[in-house]
Formats: sequence, C-alpha cells, structure tokens
Amino acid sequence: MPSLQSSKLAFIGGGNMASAIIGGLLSNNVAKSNIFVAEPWDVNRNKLAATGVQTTTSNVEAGAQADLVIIAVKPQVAQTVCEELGASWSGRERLPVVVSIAAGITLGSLQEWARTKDGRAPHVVRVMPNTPALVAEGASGAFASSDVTAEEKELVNALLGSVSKATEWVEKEELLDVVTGLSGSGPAYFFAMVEHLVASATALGLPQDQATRLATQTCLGAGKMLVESSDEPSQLRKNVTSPNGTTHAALQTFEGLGFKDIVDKAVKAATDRAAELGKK
Ligand SMILES: NC(=O)c1ccc[n+]([C@@H]2O[C@H](COP(=O)([O-])OP(=O)(O)OC[C@H]3O[C@@H](n4cnc5c(N)ncnc54)[C@H](OP(=O)(O)O)[C@@H]3O)[C@@H](O)[C@H]2O)c1
Ligand code: PRO
Repeated sequence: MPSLQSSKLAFIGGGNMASAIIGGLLSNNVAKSNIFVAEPWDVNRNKLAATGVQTTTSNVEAGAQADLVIIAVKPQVAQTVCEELGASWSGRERLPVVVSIAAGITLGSLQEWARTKDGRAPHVVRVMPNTPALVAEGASGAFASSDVTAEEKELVNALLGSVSKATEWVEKEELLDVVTGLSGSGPAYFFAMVEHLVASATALGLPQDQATRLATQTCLGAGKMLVESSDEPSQLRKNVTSPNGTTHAALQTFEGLGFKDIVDKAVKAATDRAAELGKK
C-alpha cells in the first residue's frame, strides 16, 4: 500500500465536506496532482479546479487509477455512485479502498453496491468527519469492514490525521451514527449558538460587528481551553461562575428552560436520522 503522499485520492462529489477535506490536505502539502475530484456541478468543480487539483465530471474517470476513493455525495446518491464505480472496476486487479463519508450508509450496503461484475467487494472504511477539516481542526470517527488490512487502516488514519486533530475508531458500526450526532453535525450547533449570541447582544444595543467579534473569539477561546486545559468542562464552567453572579443568572435561565433536555433531544434526533438514512 502506498503512503498518503504517494497515493492517488479520488473524491466522488466535490461539495462542502469534500472541499473542506481537500483544503486540509492541500495545506498539509499533499500533491495536487494526486487529488482527483468528480463533481457534476460546474460551480463547485471550477472552485476546486482553481485550487490546482484534477477535476472531471466522470466518477469512473476519477476512480480509475485511485488507491483511495472517497464517497462524498449525499447519502441518497451513494447507491448509484457505488454501483457505477464497482462496475467500472471489474477488470481491475487491485481494487481501491473505499472511504465513505455519507451519513448513515452502512458498510454492508456500500460493499454490496460497489461489488465488481466478477463478484469482488472493495474494502470499505466508513468515516464521519466534520467541516473544521478545512482548517486542519477536524474531528473524525471511523469504522472499518473486517477485511480492511492494518496497512489500509494506516492510510485512512494518515488521510484523517492530515485534516483532523481527533480521529476516533469506534467499536461498533452503529456508534458512527452517534459520532454524526455529536461531531459530524456539531460545528453547526456552535455556529447556531454564536448566531443567537450575536442576535441577543445586538438586541441589547451592542453594534453587530462588535458583537460578532466578541462572540466568535469567545467560542474560539473556550474551545482552546477545552483542548488545552487538564480541567474537565464542568470545572472550566465553574471557574467562570461567581456565586450569585452574572454567569449563574444566565446558566440558571438555560437550565430552567431545559437546556440539558434540549441537547439530549437534538443529539438523539441527529443520531436517529443518521440511522434512518442508512435504512432507506
Ligand atoms: N457537510 C458536513 O458537515 C458533513 C460532515 C460529515 C459528513 N458529511 C457527509 O458528506 C456527504 C456530502 O455532504 P456535503 O455537505 O459535502 O454535500 P454537498 O455539498 O451537497 O456535496 C455533494 C456533492 O456531490 C455532488 N453530486 C451529486 N450527484 C453526484 C454524482 N452522481 N456523482 C458525483 N457527484 C455528485 C453534488 O453536486 P450537485 O450539487 O450538482 O448535486 C454536490 O456538489 C454527505 O453524505 C454527508 O452525509 C457531511
Ligand atoms: N452534515 C451531514 C448532515 O447534516 C452529516 C453530518 C453533518 O446530514
């Protein structure tokens, strides 16, 4: 198995998540000439072509020489794409490793759909990345089919390691749905929180640009403390919360309105939706 630097990587679908991973790979000096993207929409394709990677409208062409094929289309399109690729690999001696980032779509389905005409199934790794991959601050969960070799896993680890600060291999495939509800969708939860914070402060009279700068830096600073401090999140929270002070007043309001219950229900809704996408 070649190393990440010498591997040919094909992205099938060049949308938000593929672009984030490719951006992270390029800032880690992965050769542009080894990155191929198949993307039907000219706007997305042209954006990616402008970064210097190889682009095409043909999934078969992108995947023809690849060592790793990253399925980065919406879950609803995964079957068509895998069937097209599997059929095109029928004459190929060594099949590429398939890495699917499609939420919910199971290893069993992916292997079945990507089977060659002579009945061989590619080795498949399911990965759940997140968009902070773009700034090399991603968090990814992963689960491999039992036929994936240690070398292939290493290659996927190297791919994820170049865009993620945390890569967690989960013990059971179903746990990837929980990872989806936590870190896959998670960046959106923080973006929504910042949107609400800015709106609240603006409604209370702070100019929007100042509110935005303060809220975004607060989010970054808190995130950095979570990563760098040896204290638990609960301790970091307590450190901000003076007895009967301002933070106490805000946190009491959150809890009084069911904050924990809201978070539980939201993460469960995302987890359930991932499982549902896999069943359709
Ligand atoms: N965005 C995230 O934060 C995130 C995080 C983790 C995992 N994921 C997973 O990543 C996958 C992609 O999500 P995304 O947010 O990047 O979606 P997206 O922005 O819609 O990207 C998907 C791309 O695939 C293209 N496409 C559609 N049909 C295709 C085909 N037959 N062959 C090749 N490309 C095709 C789409 O083009 P058109 O626009 O022309 O249809 C689109 O540009 C999903 O399965 C999602 O579950 C996303
Ligand atoms: N974006 C995809 C979705 O919303 C999967 C995780 C994040 O379905």
